[in-house]
Amino acid sequence: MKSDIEIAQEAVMRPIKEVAAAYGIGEDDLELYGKYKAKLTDELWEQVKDRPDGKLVLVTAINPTPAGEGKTTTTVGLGEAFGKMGKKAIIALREPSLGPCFGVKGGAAGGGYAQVVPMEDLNLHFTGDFHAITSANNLLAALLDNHIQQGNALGIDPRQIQWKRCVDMNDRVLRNIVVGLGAKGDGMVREDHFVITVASEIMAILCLADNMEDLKNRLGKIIVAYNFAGEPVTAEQLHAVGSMAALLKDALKPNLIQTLEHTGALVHGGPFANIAHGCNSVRATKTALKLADVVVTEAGFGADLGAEKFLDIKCRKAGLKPDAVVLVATVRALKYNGGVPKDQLSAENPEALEKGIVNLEKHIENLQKFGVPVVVTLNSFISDTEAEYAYIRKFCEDRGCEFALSEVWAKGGEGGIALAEKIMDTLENKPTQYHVLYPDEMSLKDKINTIAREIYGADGASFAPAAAKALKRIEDMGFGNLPVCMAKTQYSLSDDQTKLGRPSGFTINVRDAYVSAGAGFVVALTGSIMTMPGLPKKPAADSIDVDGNGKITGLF
Ligand SMILES: Nc1ncnc2c1ncn2[C@@H]1O[C@H](COP(=O)(O)OP(=O)(O)O)[C@@H](O)[C@H]1O
Ligand SMILES: O=COP(=O)(O)O
Ligand SMILES: [Mg+2]
Repeated sequence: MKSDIEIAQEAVMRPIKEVAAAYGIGEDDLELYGKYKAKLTDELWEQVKDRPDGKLVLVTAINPTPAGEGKTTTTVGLGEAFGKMGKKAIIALREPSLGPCFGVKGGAAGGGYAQVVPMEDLNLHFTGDFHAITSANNLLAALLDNHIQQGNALGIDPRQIQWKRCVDMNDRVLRNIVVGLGAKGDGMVREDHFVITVASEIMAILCLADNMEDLKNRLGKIIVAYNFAGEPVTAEQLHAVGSMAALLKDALKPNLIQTLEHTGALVHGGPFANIAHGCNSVRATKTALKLADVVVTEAGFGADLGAEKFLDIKCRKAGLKPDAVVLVATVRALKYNGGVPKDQLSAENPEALEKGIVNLEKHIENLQKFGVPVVVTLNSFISDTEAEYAYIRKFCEDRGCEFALSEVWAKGGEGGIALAEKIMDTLENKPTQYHVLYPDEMSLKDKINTIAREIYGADGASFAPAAAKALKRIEDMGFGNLPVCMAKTQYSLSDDQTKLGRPSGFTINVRDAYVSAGAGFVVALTGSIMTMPGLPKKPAADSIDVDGNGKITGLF
């Protein structure tokens, strides 16, 4: 089998104008970024906003191995399968971060014959949105420190600064730094921190904002620090809104590219689901729903993270109503959850499969709590065996859960027909009863406890003194009605990445919390989760190169 990048580079893409035309998007509604990428104009939304919505299908997964289990691949393959079936389908994805691309996980354009192209562009600079987000984030940081340097009229307490700098790279040495060293004119010395761009509140705001007016309103609400009286200081008070919005003017527009089989793909925003809310933008999703009969979108990592945040944050805040959820499982991840080391996952191991399948069981139960019909798919790997398929299929069918095998990685759309047919049947015969997991008016601690107990299977949550104090201040400021965005490891249902399968008898330990007032959610930091990842011993960067003709190699 060729590598992902070899398949992608051999692809014969259609001019993006032709791909757009298939959805009724005229050239005047495209802002071209070369021949194969384009942004959608604001005017397009005005033209389509009153149309009826298509069906919305979310793709999620069980708790993954470090490589990921194929949500993006399945999303792309489903878009291609629906295309082959003559359905008007479009997919909505997040944009990859440079962090994992040069780190452990690699790119996020899907894989095999279920990829979006041009994959090198998508995995690297794409249309510049992440650079714009990074610049807006760091402009706010610069304005904050400059305000302190210029006399600190707002009385900002340098010990209570919440805003962090960001960079789209895995760079552990930036987690905790000291700024302002040098002479008096070099600024006030203080502890500072970097997060990875996908964890920036600017990213979340871009993904949740409806339009420029909403974006600016949200940017203004960002709490950057507290003053000596303990009162919040906002980006509005630093007069930062206009300049940040100017930097984000183009980033706010969704990007259109295509799959290997020319299905339209809206790619916009890219928050991770372990340290952020893990969903692509509301703008892209809502636009897709106006352009197609079926929209397939994805949310990051396992259903305990991306799907829970898609259902409890994105859909709640944007008024979206998902019609079905596809739960991706893989033999390798089930064995990983059954205790098999990641370098032995190709070997058949029925005992580990039987031990690890409880993770799939828990995610099926969890998704059913949101009232959305669930279809389980097994993302087929070359190393899988018929016996393993049969066992997993029977496990699902014994629980009355729809199941279909997916071979989109190896076969593209053709490999997704069985799954697509199962989804169409579900869409036609099982109306969604979507509802959120907890009401707005529930207290923040009770929201966290509800997620811990219902989704993670914990006995409950414990709150470190800093977390309890922060949550009380957040409620006293009037943000108690916001949903909660849990920052937690993606490998375990618990906050301990070594507890795989379906752990029980554990507590979720909330070590701190802060309000993303612009994004409109409260972040609860659990266990040892970090918002600035590090590079592994052998980073993917070691194998990436470009030749004299500009041909890139080593991306995967
Ligand atoms: N069926 C498969 N066989 C082999 N590799 C696969 C398969 N499905 C996905 N992959 C690879 O696994 C990695 C993760 O896939 P991806 O779709 O990005 O997962 P996720 O979105 O869940 O993180 C990618 O490198 C992809 O090419
Ligand atoms: O936030 C993580 O996204 P993936 O699971 O698609 O890598
Ligand atoms: Mg993905």
